[in-house]
Formats: sequence, structure tokens, C-alpha cells
Amino acid sequence: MTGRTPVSDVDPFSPEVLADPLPWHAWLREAGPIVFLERYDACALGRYDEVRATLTDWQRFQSGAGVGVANFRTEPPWRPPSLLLEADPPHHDAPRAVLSRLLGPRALRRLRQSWYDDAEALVDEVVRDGELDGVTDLAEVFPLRVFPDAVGLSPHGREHLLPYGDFAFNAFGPHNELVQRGADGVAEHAAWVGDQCRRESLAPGGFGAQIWAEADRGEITPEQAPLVVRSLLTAGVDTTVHGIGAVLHAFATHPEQWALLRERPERARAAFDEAVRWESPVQTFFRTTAEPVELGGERLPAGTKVLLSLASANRDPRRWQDPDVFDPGRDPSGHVGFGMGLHQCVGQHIARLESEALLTALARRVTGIRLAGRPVRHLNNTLRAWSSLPLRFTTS
Ligand code: HEM
Ligand SMILES: C=Cc1ccc(C(=O)O)cc1
Repeated sequence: MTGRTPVSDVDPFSPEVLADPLPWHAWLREAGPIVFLERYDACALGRYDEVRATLTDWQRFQSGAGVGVANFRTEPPWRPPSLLLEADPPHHDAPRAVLSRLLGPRALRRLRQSWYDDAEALVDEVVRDGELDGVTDLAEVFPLRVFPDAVGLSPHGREHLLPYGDFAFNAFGPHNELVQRGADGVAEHAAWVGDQCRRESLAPGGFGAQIWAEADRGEITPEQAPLVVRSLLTAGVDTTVHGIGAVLHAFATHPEQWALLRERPERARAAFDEAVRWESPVQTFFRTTAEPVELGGERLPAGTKVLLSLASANRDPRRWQDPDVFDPGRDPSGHVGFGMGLHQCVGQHIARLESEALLTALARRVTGIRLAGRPVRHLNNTLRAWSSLPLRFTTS
């Protein structure tokens, strides 16, 4: 590092910063385009332009060395690397093409009505005048009711999905207390997830069986098929649970916005994206420089780990007007809550459909939504999440 680059001894994965990352993000954006994190021998980017430029430059900022703190070139990953998230072209290409096809518009048309019906049924079950917990009664319930069925998973053992994903997202961070605490149970969760990725475990017609059919057609190899299924199970549950938690918390703290949504329920989709920008359920990912790179006036040697704060970029006043305001009326396009570029979230439309179905069902019945108590954070090295969201609903 030259003398110019600010150095920070902050630990972005400390309980204090994970509980309230906003001051760290504000400091990071103001400190400069790039900051050296001495604790992790890594650089950190907090401004929108630099984060977006790095996300869209997969050649010089690679994913194949892992997208967490750990460098897979020097230390073994906790599980075989993802064929999408932790891969670069050309290896990334075929698995990505398969999921892009399977999770695309045709799947959404097939799933839409049944997910809308399931959302209506869940809201009928749980929504009364009075209080409920937005996390345990809604955000955790709906995705776990619709997504495992869409993948074709066994009805038994689905309780392994959330803790497996929680560990996977913790494992992108340092080997801290969050990882150590999860390490005891992960073998059992991983065993169930691994078993569910086998062809024989997957119900006909689901995303999992469709992935295996792509292998039968030679689009990917039979060895790759279970890992592509594993990507869905790792990325497709905790993210949407906390994305829905984020949008429910956003509306509960902005009751006037709920009234506007009820007037125009077609705005549910944009409101979800605004909540993903505002909260960034996935806060950070890393890249590794593939060659010496100039960034923010700094010359980074090959093999440098670069932390991209998606959450900080999503609230950068250089890019967003009133970034700290939750405004479902704004145009949130361009936010990096789903990433950007080659690795941009391949399941984002599935997530949007889950949230849109639930919000539309709620908007039909719930005239008012407010906090009914103090929400409780669920700490994770990568995810921004609630473990409890006490809500008070009034119904029509
Ligand atoms: C609110 C919900 C979600 C959020 C915030 C989210 C966020 C992200 C982000 C930030 C990335 C980029 C990672 C990178 O650049 O290194 C990503 C990639 C990915 N997401 Fe999502 N995601 C969500 C839901 C889903 C769902 C529902 C699925 C599956 C159905 C999914 C599957 C994936 C996969 C497989 C990748 C890797 C894509 C690639 O590397 O080419 N995600 N997601
Ligand atoms: C956005 C997170 C994410 C986590 C895991 C995977 C994967 O296992 O492929 C993909 C995306």
C-alpha cells in the first residue's frame, strides 16, 4: 500500500459491526475509493462506482479463488467450490447457462399462480387483527413452503436448509465465533443437502430433476449436476427469507408506504427491490485480483483479496438521492443487492416472485402494519437478517 490509501483496523465481521454496519459503511465511503483492511490483508470498496466496476470486471477480479475472506488457492474450502459462485469462465459458463434457462421466464409463468395461491393460504392462516412475528410466521414460512417443492426436495428434513445456508453465508467471513458455533451441526445439514442433490432424491418436474435432465442432454456433466442443485439449496432459501424479512421491516417502519402499496399492489415488485437496495440482505462478497490491478489510485498485486460492500454501495449518496430513505416510489434499478455483471443473481426473479406473491396477499387483507416490539437481529458474516420481527396488523 502507498502512503495515500487509508488503513483501517476495523473488523467488518465483529459482532458490533454486524449488529450495526451503517457507521462502518459511512466511514468506508468517506475514507476513499479504496481502503486497506490490515486485519485481513485485504482491500475494501464502499462506493457504488468502484463496487459496480469491480463486479463487472470478472477477468481482473475473479471468483475462482473464493468470494469470501479465504483464498482457495492457499487454503482448502470447507466444501467443494460452487460451479457458479466460485467459478470463472469458461468453467462457469455451462452451469450458469443451465440455471439461467431453468430459472427463467417459463419457470416463473409455471410457478406464479401456485405461489400466489400458497401466499393467499398462508395469509389466511396467520393474519388476524393483532400481533405476529414477521420472521417466524411469514418470512421463514413462505419460502420454505414453496421453494423446496419447486426444487423437488423430500418433505422430510427441510429443517436442515436454513441452518445449512446460514453456515454457508457465515463461511464467507473469517473463522470467527459465528463460524465456530455453526461448525458443530453443519456436517449433518450438509449430509442432508448432499443427499437431496442426488438424482434419485429429486421429484420429477422440479428444478433438481430438470438439472439432471440437462446433464442427460450433455449441457453439464453428471458429476456437475448435484453441485448445481446444491447451488439452489445454498443460495435460494436464507436469502429470500431475509429479503422478505427486510421488506416487511421496511413497511412496518414506514406505515404510510403500506397504504400506498395497497392502492397500487402492482408496485410490490419495485418495493421489494427497494428493500433489497435499502437493507442489502447479502452485504458483502469478495473478489481476488487475477493480475496487478490499478484501483482507486492504488496498485494491487495479483492475489489481493478485495471486499465489495454491496450494502455500502447501495447507500452511496454519490449514486442515490436520499440513500438512507426507504422509498418504494424510486427507481431502484442499478442496485447491487443482487450483484451485477457475470455473476449477478441467477435466482433474482424467483426471489421477486416469492416476495411479490406474499406482499400482494398481505396488501389485500392487511390495512395497517406496524412494529409491535423491538426487532431482534440475527447476526451472520454475510447476511443482514432479523431473528424476530414483532408486527401488529390491522385487517379490513
Ligand atoms: C433476496 C434474495 C436474494 C439475494 C439478495 C441474492 C443475492 C445474490 C448476489 C449478491 C449474488 C452475486 C454473487 C457474486 O457476485 O459473487 C447472487 C448470486 C447467485 N444467486 Fe442469488 N440472491 C437471492 C436469491 C436467490 C435465489 C432465490 C436463488 C436460486 C433460486 C439464487 C441463486 C444464486 C446463484 C446460483 C448465484 C450465483 C450466480 C453466478 O455466480 O453466476 N439467489 N445472489
Ligand atoms: C448469493 C449467495 C450464493 C451462495 C451460494 C451459491 C452457490 O452455492 O452457488 C450461490 C450464491
